[in-house]
Amino acid sequence: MPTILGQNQYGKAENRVVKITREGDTHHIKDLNVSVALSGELDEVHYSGSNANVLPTDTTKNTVFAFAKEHGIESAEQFGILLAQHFVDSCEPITKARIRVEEYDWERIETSEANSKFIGADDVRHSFVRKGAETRTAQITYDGEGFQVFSGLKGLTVMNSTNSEFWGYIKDRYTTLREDYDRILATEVTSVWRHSWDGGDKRRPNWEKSYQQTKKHMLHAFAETYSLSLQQTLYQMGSRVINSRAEIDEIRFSMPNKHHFRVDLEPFGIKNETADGAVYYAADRPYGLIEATVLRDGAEALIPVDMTNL
Ligand SMILES: O=c1[nH]c(=O)c2[nH]c(=O)[nH]c2[nH]1
Repeated sequence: MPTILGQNQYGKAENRVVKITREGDTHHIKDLNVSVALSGELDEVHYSGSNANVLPTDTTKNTVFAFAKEHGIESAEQFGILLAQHFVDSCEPITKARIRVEEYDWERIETSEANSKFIGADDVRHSFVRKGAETRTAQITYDGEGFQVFSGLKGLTVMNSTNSEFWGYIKDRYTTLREDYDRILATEVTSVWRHSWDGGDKRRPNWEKSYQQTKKHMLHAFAETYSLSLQQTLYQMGSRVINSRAEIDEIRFSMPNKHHFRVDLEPFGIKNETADGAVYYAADRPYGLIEATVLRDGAEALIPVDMTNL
């Protein structure tokens, strides 16, 4: 044989597993990206195509989701240890397993202005913002006479682990989507808002305070809206900003629906019910893309439809 096989490994990479744990109305998230790489007595599959020693990568993926439900995700390390041990101990030809984990951290959106130690009845306990600052944006134009100031943000990722439904939509011969009465709602907000100040007599806004408050109203409206669609949530976020911030006349959003599909674990005899705290598959594409402008009544729509170059 003129060639020989060198190092080899295989497995399912980037399993996006999200585990919601419910403690009454208080929810907790673990959000991981888990990659499995197995090696062992795998010469034959390369040389002759015999799959006799191959545990399918599809099975390694299912194991990740099933383990998340059965054992929970205590930590990235503990979850990785469980998986690595499982593959090597339960599958004879597999002699080595490498589990790589990326963990995405989420912070609670605190909706109560009061000391968060005293959780009020209307405090939301299922709304999260992904850690890591969003990117703040601004575009200023001046034509010698007046200014136009757009402020904005992108990369603000938020999630509600309940209080979201989607049903009652059009159904045609191509519809397969099942109506959902308790789903995860997650999106990465891109938004641009226009200040009414144009350099004239109006008071110049305090840009820092205006940004912080706008973001706060956006987050609170996201957390507090019981959502029947992402479109409805978007409109609530926009109106909250317009109604709370006198200096802003127009706001536009571009919000991808970051789908989280509840994993079917029935084939493994595991129930994955929402009410018990379920395991979800975070899909990255395709995604629904919901975009709209919210205006103060009587204001002109001046923010471009396509905000990518702002
Ligand atoms: O909030 C949603 N709005 C939609 O328009 C839509 N379409 C879809 O398939 N899922 C969803 N969710």
